[in-house]
Amino acid sequence: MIKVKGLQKSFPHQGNTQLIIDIEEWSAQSGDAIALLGPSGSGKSTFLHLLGGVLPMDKGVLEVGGQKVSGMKESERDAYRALMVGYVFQDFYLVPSLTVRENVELVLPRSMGKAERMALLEGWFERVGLKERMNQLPSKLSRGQQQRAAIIRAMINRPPLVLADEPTGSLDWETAADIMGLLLEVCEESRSTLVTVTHDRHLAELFKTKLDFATVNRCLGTSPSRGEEVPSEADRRAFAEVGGERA
Ligand SMILES: Nc1ncnc2c1ncn2[C@@H]1O[C@H](COP(=O)(O)OP(=O)(O)OP(=O)(O)O)[C@@H](O)[C@H]1O
Repeated sequence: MIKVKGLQKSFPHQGNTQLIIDIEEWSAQSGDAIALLGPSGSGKSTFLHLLGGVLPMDKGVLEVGGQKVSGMKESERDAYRALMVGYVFQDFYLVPSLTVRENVELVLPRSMGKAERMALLEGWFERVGLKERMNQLPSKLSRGQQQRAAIIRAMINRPPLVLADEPTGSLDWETAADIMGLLLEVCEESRSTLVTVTHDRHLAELFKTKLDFATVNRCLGTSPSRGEEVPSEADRRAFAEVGGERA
């Protein structure tokens, strides 16, 4: 499903270029559920953005689902992301002026008929226990409920690849375990490959595969963290296609 070879990514840093990602070889199979662990600033989010086609790589080969993402132009990467990738973020990126149902509707194909669309939406919202709340604005929902809506948005088109960056980072433990369980369940059902960045080793235990980024990225710990510089430009671009804003 995912094949990485000789992947490198650098960023400008204090007048120089700093190598952040340097991966000789790595792969994942369809349906794998991978918890990506590693120190702050080690490039985990950058790696997700490369997998998702949000950022271009400098060198190397990346193939996802038989598509060669390396070498794609920006517009091709946008099309790849819309078709192949579901994204879940710590801060949800729900559009605050739209109801949670409307937020999810943004990613459905325009060609889908109204009745089919409503049945699909109602089915998903019912499944996550939010059917009664689907016509409310994100601000009226708890953070756990907002993340459930964001998971529907990521999963409703059953993408082959799901990328989650600290999806439970802002939730209490019980809600976090619940949300992670939901994400794992829907990915397993869709046979989607799930790559989730998490700092929480207890939550990582829920995953079949725990990947210490230090074992794949050869330039770990060489860079200072970006600190409060979030959401990054790459995060914003990941949701550009759904008019993304922070809720
Ligand atoms: N857009 C950017 N411009 C310049 N440098 C960047 C940019 N994005 C990331 N970096 C650099 O890459 C390093 C890795 O950042 P990244 O966010 O990928 O790490 P991380 O492992 O996800 O960290 P954390 O766990 O704290 O979220 C940062 O320390 C920063 O120096």
